[in-house]
Amino acid sequence: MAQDLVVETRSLTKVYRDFWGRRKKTALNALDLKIERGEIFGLLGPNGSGKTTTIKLLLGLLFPTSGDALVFGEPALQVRKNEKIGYLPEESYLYRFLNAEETLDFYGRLFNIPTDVREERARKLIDMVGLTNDRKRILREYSKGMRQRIGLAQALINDPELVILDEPTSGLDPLGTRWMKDLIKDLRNQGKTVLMCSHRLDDVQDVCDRVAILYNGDLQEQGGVKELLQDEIRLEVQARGVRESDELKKELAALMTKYGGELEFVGHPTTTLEELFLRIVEESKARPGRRFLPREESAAPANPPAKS
Ligand SMILES: Nc1ncnc2c1ncn2[C@@H]1O[C@H](COP(=O)(O)OP(=O)(O)OP(=O)(O)O)[C@@H](O)[C@H]1O
Repeated sequence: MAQDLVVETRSLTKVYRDFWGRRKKTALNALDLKIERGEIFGLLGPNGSGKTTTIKLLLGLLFPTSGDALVFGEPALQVRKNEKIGYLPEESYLYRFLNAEETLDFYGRLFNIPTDVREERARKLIDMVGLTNDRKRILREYSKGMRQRIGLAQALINDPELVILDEPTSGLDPLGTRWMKDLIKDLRNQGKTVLMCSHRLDDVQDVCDRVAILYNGDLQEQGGVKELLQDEIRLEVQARGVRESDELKKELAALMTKYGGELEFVGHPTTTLEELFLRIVEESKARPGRRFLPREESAAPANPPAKS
């Protein structure tokens, strides 16, 4: 296994058997996966396509039917390697009667982290996930978004090299989602490797360097997000300070024809709903009492007339 590969699977196959040991379901079929150190890798696929099975095999929680799963170059069944892994499962499994500090202390003890390091790390993580003011509240009182935040802190208590996140943005509002995505990118900047599963494809597109798409246990596609999404047929040109006009369109059309192409579209690019939402929230914070007034829509025309 090459030095920079954190995860490698070779023909990894899992067949679930029924109570009598009869073959029941091929959840994963000869999966070949390579995840490099320092990348954010997205594992995608519809319900039942084999994502959780893959994660469980990597964590050594399941025996493969055939094939190999290596993590840090060691067989996934070696429990010792899990000390370098942080895991945020999709469903919350945290003790509901512990508060945030007690939760991190509990998991820190499981990793045998010395008391002073444990306390310092817990304090920093609680601060990082924005729960400092709620650190003494028991988790039963936490909202879904808050549970997701403390779950992430728990996944990072052992300062892992590989972080596995199952649906990390589930239950988070757009602000929380942006925060989580920035944090995932931050983990990569710290040199950590992230493997995430998500059904929220826009989130995956925003943060992942590479993705693999599973369908019914078979790997359908694997590659860099930019490369996979790039439209090779079309060329995009963006300009600022120019007004849209028939004359401009005519000249652009002639130019494209000259170079053997065809002009398809001249217009204004749109931003994302996430960007709009975050901007409105920021503006609302800065201007308490701000309200939408119907006339605001027409007060700021998309194409303000040029000054003469
Ligand atoms: N313990 C089990 N026994 C039998 N079949 C199982 C078992 N666990 C999972 N399966 C089956 O294996 C297939 C893959 O399941 P898996 O949980 O890996 O999918 P997934 O991609 O994680 O789905 P989701 O997006 O719903 O979480 C499914 O058909 C599922 O029903």
